Amino acid sequence: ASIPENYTCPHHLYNIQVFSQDPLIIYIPSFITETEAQHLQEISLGKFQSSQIADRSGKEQKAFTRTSRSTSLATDSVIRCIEERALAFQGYETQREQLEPLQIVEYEMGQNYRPHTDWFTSPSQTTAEFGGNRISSFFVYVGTSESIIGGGTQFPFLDAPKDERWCGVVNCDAPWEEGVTFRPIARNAVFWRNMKAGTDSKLEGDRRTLHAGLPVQRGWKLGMNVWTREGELNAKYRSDNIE
Ligand SMILES: O=C(O)CCC(=O)C(=O)O
Ligand SMILES: [Fe+2]
Repeated sequence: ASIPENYTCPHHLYNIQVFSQDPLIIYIPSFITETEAQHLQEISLGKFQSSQIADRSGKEQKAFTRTSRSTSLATDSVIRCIEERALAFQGYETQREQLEPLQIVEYEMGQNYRPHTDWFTSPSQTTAEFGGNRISSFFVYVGTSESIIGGGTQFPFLDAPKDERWCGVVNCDAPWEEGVTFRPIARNAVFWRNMKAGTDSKLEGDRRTLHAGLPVQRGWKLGMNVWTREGELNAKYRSDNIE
């Protein structure tokens, strides 16, 4: 058959893109709207505490490896909408009980989060109460100062993309040994799977998902973590039970 007259190749409406197949990493432009970003900023204002991380015993400690400040969000209709979006993205099998409360992270000048994985190695952090380990992460750039320098999210074990069309969202000036650094672009998000099938197809943490929040060298950055557990979290750890 001949080509239809006046045919032009349409651009599909979806705008997400696979960045890496294995580990699975998907880039999501405009994951949240301007209105949502504003709301997130407003409700987290004045609530920040020095970010805690869990030590080997599972005890929360003020971390020197994480100088940013963070807060977990109670649910409201906007938060609920973002939670539903994050669930729907992962296919409809993921239940809302698997979601941790959304966590807003604030970086001021000089602050950073050293290389880490979002999945835990300590069994005390992955008990049934917590729904096991974190199967996936979204890191959402909620907002930045206008002329931010630094503050990218670096994945040192990933290969730099070969196609330069990624250079809009990835820092292509970084040396290749440094892996991949996503730029902090407001409202965009990076999604990745933290766990892969290991021996006898049991899920295990994927070391290649190691990443860091690079120091903000100028300006500020507000980010958001959306973490999904393997199973349901005990009600007391969910967003409907936060003050
Ligand atoms: O700030 C970033 O770019 C990444 C933050 C992060 O990885 C986290 O909070 O777990
Ligand atoms: Fe992280």
